[in-house]
This record gives sequence, structure tokens and C-alpha cells, in this order.
Amino acid sequence: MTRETQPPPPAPTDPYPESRRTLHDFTVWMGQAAGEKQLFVQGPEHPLQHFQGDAVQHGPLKVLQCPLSSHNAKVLREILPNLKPQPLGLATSAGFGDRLGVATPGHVQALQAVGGRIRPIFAQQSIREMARTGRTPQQVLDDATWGAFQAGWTGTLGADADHLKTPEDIDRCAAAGFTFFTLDPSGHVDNAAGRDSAAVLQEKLGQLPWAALDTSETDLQRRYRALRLDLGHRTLTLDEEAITRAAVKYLPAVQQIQALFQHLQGKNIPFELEISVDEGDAPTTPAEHVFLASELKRLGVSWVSLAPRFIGSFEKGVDYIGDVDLLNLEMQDHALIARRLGPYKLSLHSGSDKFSIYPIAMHHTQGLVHLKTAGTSYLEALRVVAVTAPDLFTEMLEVAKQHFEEDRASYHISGKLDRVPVQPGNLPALLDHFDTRQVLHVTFGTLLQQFREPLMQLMEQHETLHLQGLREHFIRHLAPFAGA
Ligand SMILES: O=C(O)[C@@H](O)[C@@H](O)[C@H](O)C(=O)CO
Repeated sequence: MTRETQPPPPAPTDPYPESRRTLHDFTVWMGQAAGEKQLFVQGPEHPLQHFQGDAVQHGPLKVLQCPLSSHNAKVLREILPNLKPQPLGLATSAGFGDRLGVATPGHVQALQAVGGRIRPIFAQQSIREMARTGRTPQQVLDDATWGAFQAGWTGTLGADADHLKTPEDIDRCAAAGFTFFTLDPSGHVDNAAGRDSAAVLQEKLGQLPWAALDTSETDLQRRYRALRLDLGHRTLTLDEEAITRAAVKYLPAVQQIQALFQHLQGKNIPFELEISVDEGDAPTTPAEHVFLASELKRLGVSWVSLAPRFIGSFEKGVDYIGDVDLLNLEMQDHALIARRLGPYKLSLHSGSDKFSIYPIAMHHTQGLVHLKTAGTSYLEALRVVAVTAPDLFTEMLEVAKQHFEEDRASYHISGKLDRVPVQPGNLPALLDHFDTRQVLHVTFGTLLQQFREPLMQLMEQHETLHLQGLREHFIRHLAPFAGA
């Protein structure tokens, strides 16, 4: 167990003074050497032997200078246990997906600025994003470790392996040290169930995996017809048709979640679970939410957060699209259901930039909420490109436009190519333009294949500008959730 003491000894070059942590008789900090970020460790032999690096004279100090390798990140997490991801439970939380692996210090700065009770998940990446960015779960986790360390984060943190669909996804992320597992059974959700004819529904009902789910149609009808869920302002009930449609829509997904949950349990690691059914066409009605949660509970699944598919549209990188008053009413029901049947948090997927609905979400959930963001941080990186390298930005936008129709396929967005300004006078302003944001948001994989190197160089050269932008942007995201 480590105990922090003071005061830290002086360091010769200290571009990241916030990173300095002194434990017992040694100090660690992030610095620069030969134009690269490095970990410096100063103190007696014993803690040093675990790090891999070179003993060097650093100004007046004899120190160990270590590359920001995966091995050294692991040792650092052992020495500074707050950097080791852990389950965050029901605390109000926020996920800061970082596609480039360099945004975490800006996220930390925003959290520090708003204060309050939000627990962070700095390492958060969906399998889809890992595939498109060419990053491994370990890289995602390690980059977040270095970022949190650099910015002096001393609180707890989690790590979200997002949108997992298979046992193999789970294995890779568990091996890297993730602790928050978002299960996405969307391929098993029947979005047509709400509009199917009676005949089609009956046929689909007959094909449901009743034995595996340890229930029957009669049993289901009996249980849910008897259900009266007191939501305060109303009592929620399900009639025969609602039960049938909910069963067809969600029971195969329930089976899939149960299987993945059991696989995760078998790993004997500390973990918490999120269930996300947000990526479907058909909104999750409050009655369906009750059905889904009750069936999962019956089958022994436990979770800390659930992302329903809310009414209206939570599209990538833009504000909520839809009737805010209607969402307000639905959110109230979903939040009450999450409290009555859990408690668990409501998770806001595609939560970036939904400024108009944050107060509603916070109000109804009373802090039992998880805000999940990702691509909006990448867009802040592109803002830096637009400001500092206009030619590169223009070139990137052209390539993004060429690949948009193909790259948007797995995203639910309504952005249109022909609405992207053709001759924009002000490039940074494009990062505030609805359609352009979405075009850039979903083409990240293509752009990284072609422009990774210059992009990363710019992030390094203009780190302060980049982090300042992130800080301001995320203060706006976090303030409504920071509470007292
Ligand atoms: O783009 C992705 O694949 C993910 O970051 C998102 O779907 C994520 O789950 C999210 O909702 C971030 O806002």
C-alpha cells in the first residue's frame, strides 16, 4: 500500500508540474526528454527496479527516465492505485472516450474545474472505435493512465469496454484491465416488434428460446399482467399485447446479455456492467424498460447502468433532436423505473453535446446517471487542426466527404453531405456546423488511416491549445451533472 508524503524535491524540467506525486521516499512525474514525454522516477533503488528505463542525470538529480510504455503504465498503476480502474458503483459518472489517446488531460482539467461528485471513466472505447482507430484495449487503457497521471488526477477512475457483443470482446478488454463492461445486444433486438401484425408476432413468439430463458409464454403473461409498478405520478401496467411485443423485441437480447454476463462472471475480476440497447430504431418504451429489466433480474444479471433507446434522436456530436417536453416525461418514467427496479443509473449514450437535455436528465435521475461521450473530443482535436493547419484540415474534410456515405453505415445520424458548406470562410466554425460535425465524426477511421501522423504531430505541438479547448468544452458537459 502506498502513502503519499511531501514535499516533492525540485525537478529540473517540469512541463507537467501537476503530475508530481511523492510516495514515501520517492517521486514520480511526467516530463520531456528529447522531445518526448517521459516518466521520471527519483528515489532509492527499491521502487525503481520495477520500472524499465535508463538511469540518467537530470539536472541536479539522478533519476530513472522511462518511456511511456505499457509495462511502465502497469507499474505506475500499482504504485498509484488511484490510476488503476475500479468499479464506480452508483456514483454520478461520465465517460470520456478518447479516440486519439491524448485528450485525457483536458478531461481531467474540466473535472477539476467543475468540482463536485462526478466519477470519471477516462479509458472508454467501443469495439467499433478500436477497430477503426487500430488501437488495442491495452493501448486505450494505458493512454488514459498516462493522461490522468500527466494532469494530476488523484481520484478514482473506471475503464469502459464499450459496446461489447461477443465473449472474445470481453476477453480482450478484461485482460487489459477494464472494469466497466458495456454489453450491447443490439443485433438481437427485434425493432419491428412494435409494428408487427398479430400473425407475425405469434410466429415470432413461437420461435423464442423459452427453455433457455426458463419461462413460457403463459408464465410471462401471468407475471406481467399482475404487475403494478408505482411510479408516483402513475401506476405502470402491461396488457397482453404490450407483453407480447416486449417479449418478441427483447427476449433474445436478454438471453444474449445473460450469456455475456455469465462469461464475465467466470473471469473472477472486479467488474460492473452496463446494458445498452440505445442503438436501435425503435425507442424503448417505459413498459419495455420494465420488462427488460425485470427479465434480466429474474435471470440473475446485475448491472449499474442501463441505456434505453430514448424517444427522439441522440445523434453523434450534436444536440438532442426531438420534442424536449416529451423526452422530459419519458425520462421521468425511465428514471423512476431505474430507481424502483434497481437502483441503477440511466446511461446517456451519444451523450456528447446534448446540452438542452442535461438538466432534465440530472433532475429526474437525481444523479443516478452516466453520461457517455466520445467523438466530441475527437472533434475538438480537429478544431485544433482547423486553427493551426488549415490546408491539412481542408484536405481531411475532402477525404471525409468522399467516405462519408460508407463510414456512416453503423451510425444513426441524419447529417447530409450536401449541407456541408462548400467554400467556408472560417474553418474552425465548421466544427460548430451540424452536418460537418457528423461527417467528420463518423469518418475518423478513414481519416486516421491517412492522416494519423500529421494529426498526432499537431496535437503534440499544440497541446496547450488542444487541452484548453477540451477543458472549456467539457466544463459545459459536466457542470449540469456536478451537483453540490
Ligand atoms: O462511436 C462509438 O462507437 C462509441 O463511442 C459510442 O457509440 C459510445 O458508446 C457513445 O455513446 C459515446 O457517446
